[in-house]
Amino acid sequence: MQAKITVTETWLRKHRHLYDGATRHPFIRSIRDGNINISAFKTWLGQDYIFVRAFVPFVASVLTKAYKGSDDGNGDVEVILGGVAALHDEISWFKKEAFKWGVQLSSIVPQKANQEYCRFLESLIGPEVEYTVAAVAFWAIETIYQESFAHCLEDDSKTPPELKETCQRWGNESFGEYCNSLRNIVDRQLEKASDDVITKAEATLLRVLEHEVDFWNMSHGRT
Ligand SMILES: Cc1ncc(CN)c(N)n1
Repeated sequence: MQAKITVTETWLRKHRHLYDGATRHPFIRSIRDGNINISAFKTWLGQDYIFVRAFVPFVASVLTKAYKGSDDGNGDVEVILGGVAALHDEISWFKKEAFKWGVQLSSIVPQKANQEYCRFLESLIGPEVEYTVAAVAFWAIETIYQESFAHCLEDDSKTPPELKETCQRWGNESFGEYCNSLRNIVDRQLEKASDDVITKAEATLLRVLEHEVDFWNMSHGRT
């Protein structure tokens, strides 16, 4: 018997070009090929620290929506809570890494692409945004980083040794499993969602992909 094609699978096939644009961006390719410009890396580091701080209240809002809106017994709350805990570690890691690279986090000003992305996250926090829609954004945001950085760890990659730890942070297998759990949550929600919510959720996925590309462009000095 053939496995049923999930909604996320349909979307990833339909939007493959945009998805690959986000997960195989020239910034990521430059890490993988070993010719990353270190000042671009430092820009990314400082800007991403600001992004992650704004990501925390968004993820907390997804957690609240999961508590209120998902069926009992599926474990959504535990999976998302794991994400919140990982963000705590992530913030400490950014501080440590910034110190290592001589990046002054207190003086970083968010660039336009980052401001717009953070504003987009804020727009998804309110109770009028359905759990399914917010969960799709959450899944996509985490998965794009997972796939991007895992690409830099493949056997034939020439990632500089000093950037391996960064790539491991998101490219490791257990982060991959966590992203799969988020995807299962999303597909379960989408199975029972109305057409209206499915349409909104797909549009949200596209917005995330665009923001991620803009974020890499910004880091790469293309804005
Ligand atoms: C821009 C961006 N996108 C995703 C992630 C993964 N949490 C991140 N840290 N920054």
